[in-house]
Amino acid sequence: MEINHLFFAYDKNMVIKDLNLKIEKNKITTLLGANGCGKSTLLKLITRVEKPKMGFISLDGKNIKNIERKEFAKKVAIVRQKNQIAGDIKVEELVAYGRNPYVGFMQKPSIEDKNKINEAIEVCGLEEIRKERVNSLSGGQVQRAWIAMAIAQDSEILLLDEPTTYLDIKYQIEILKLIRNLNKNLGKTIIMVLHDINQSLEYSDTIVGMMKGKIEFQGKASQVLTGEKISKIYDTRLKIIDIENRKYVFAED
Ligand SMILES: Nc1ncnc2c1ncn2[C@@H]1O[C@H](COP(=O)(O)OP(=O)(O)OP(=O)(O)O)[C@@H](O)[C@H]1O
Repeated sequence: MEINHLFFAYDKNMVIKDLNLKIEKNKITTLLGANGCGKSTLLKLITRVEKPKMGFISLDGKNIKNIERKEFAKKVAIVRQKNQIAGDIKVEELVAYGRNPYVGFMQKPSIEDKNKINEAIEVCGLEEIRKERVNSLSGGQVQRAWIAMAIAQDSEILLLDEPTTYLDIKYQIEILKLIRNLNKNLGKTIIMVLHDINQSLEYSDTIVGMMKGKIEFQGKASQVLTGEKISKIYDTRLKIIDIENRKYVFAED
């Protein structure tokens, strides 16, 4: 995916300003940046919820605005920050929504659709609760159910906007490991927004630092993050320390 000279504004508030970015296939890319720098807006532009004022986003050389709706859904899936479902539905029913781009109007799901739904349920460890109501689950289980829906969509690219927010550390790690497995085992290209810098260092191939609607830096997680760079994008004094060959971010004293 390539993002070229992208501009976007809410009314007169210019939120994305000449943003350029290349996202590598089959890698995990994490967007970091301060509150309000435009991360969620960028995901909205990538998923066509919002339209660029200028510039364009291309996928395999094609401007995404020219890709037919169902075709686009087969290429890009998203798990949003706040997901909402209509009604009191079961986990397996929610996951089945992921097959909508593949099932024709008034058609029944095919064997392949059912297999994909079962696969997604299995990958996300939801077999035992597939008949439970989504409204009755814990935060971590709900998040896994939404990720399973996105997996059933069987897209090449999976976007996740703060997938671990509101979860305790056990579920955070569970979700991040699941995301890593989706990348390694199913070859998904992952683009996610995280607020925990230490977790982003551990679970990403590439880190993208955003600041005021632009890309400030991009590179390998292990190489690109320095105290100076990370302090700049969060406008606060941070340092990076190596402990047992792993990098950690701390506040400066
Ligand atoms: N629907 C909207 N209408 C008007 N302004 C908006 C809307 N959504 C976001 N904004 C503004 O656009 C800017 C970027 O918001 P965005 O949600 O993309 O940032 P973010 O980096 O995802 O922030 P956070 O880390 O807090 O989730 C902010 O100034 C925000 O107030």
